[in-house]
Amino acid sequence: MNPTTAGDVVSVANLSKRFGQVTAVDDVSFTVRENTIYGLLGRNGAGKTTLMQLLTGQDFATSGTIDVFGASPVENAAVLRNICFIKESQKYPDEFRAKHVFRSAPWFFKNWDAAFAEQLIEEFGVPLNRAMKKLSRGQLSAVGVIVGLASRAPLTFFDEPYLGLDAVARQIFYDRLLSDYAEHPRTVILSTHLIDEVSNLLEHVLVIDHGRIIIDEEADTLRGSATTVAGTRAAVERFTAGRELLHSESIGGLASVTIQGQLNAFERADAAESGLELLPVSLQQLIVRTTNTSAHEFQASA
Ligand SMILES: Nc1ncnc2c1ncn2[C@@H]1O[C@H](COP(=O)(O)OP(=O)(O)OP(=O)(O)O)[C@@H](O)[C@H]1O
Repeated sequence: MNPTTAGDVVSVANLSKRFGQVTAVDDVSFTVRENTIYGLLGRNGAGKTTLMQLLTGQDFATSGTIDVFGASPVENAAVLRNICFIKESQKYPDEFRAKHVFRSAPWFFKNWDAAFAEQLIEEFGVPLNRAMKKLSRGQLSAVGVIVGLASRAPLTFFDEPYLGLDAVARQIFYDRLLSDYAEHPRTVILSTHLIDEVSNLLEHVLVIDHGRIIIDEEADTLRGSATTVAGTRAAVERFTAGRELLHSESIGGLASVTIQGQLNAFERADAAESGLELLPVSLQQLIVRTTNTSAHEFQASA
């Protein structure tokens, strides 16, 4: 079992979930700190939604243990009242209009801030009197995002909450999340494919690949953990020889290679003398490259 230390809100040990032949979550162990924004990232079918369903007590594990606020979340009202789970395919009662969602939210969330919700309703332009089933895809996502933000639940999950949201609305979401989080710290676990957009929000990154957690790292550490070296093929090959390569591509006599690990001042000077360009690697590039290639090796060195 993963040791639960003070300040952890979630502790997962050897957790697996199988659906027949499919192992959606494969023997994962990790902890989640309180008052931190996590990114749960991974390719389609990697296991993100399944993991969130398990952490929010909406599904049963095949094996392993889940501890949320000190207990199993399954059918545990005391735990669930501290959790808000915003998912892409939220179901509402047939007769529900948007206003009914916001009116009923305070029954479920003790920290519900009605004034904040009203501000967000205005900013996202949600038509309160329209039936939920008649809302556009983006308006439906906006309702979820507003509930997720205004609930101020100590543990909030957003599972790809932006479907249909335009760029302006997504930016409002990110901005309000960050400013409200600064005033009301809580734990947020955000699953998204738009890594570049949320990169600055994330404090900790969990990357899941084929059901396994392959990266569990502070976002700042990850950001500085790889460099792309570009220049003539011969110079790039000499400079990167013996290093762990995350990615390489070449056209004619030019090459660009992404290497794992930080460069020291001597190496940087050497690169400059060799006419090589050193480029930072974004979180998105890093994750695309590690989930494309030898992710398991990467974790070992990270
Ligand atoms: N009820 C189910 N029955 C069978 N297989 C399932 C079930 N739910 C999920 N899976 C499979 O488990 C794997 C993980 O699915 P999951 O929805 O957790 O992925 P995801 O990372 O959320 O993907 P996406 O980014 O596409 O939403 C996939 O291979 C999926 O097909």
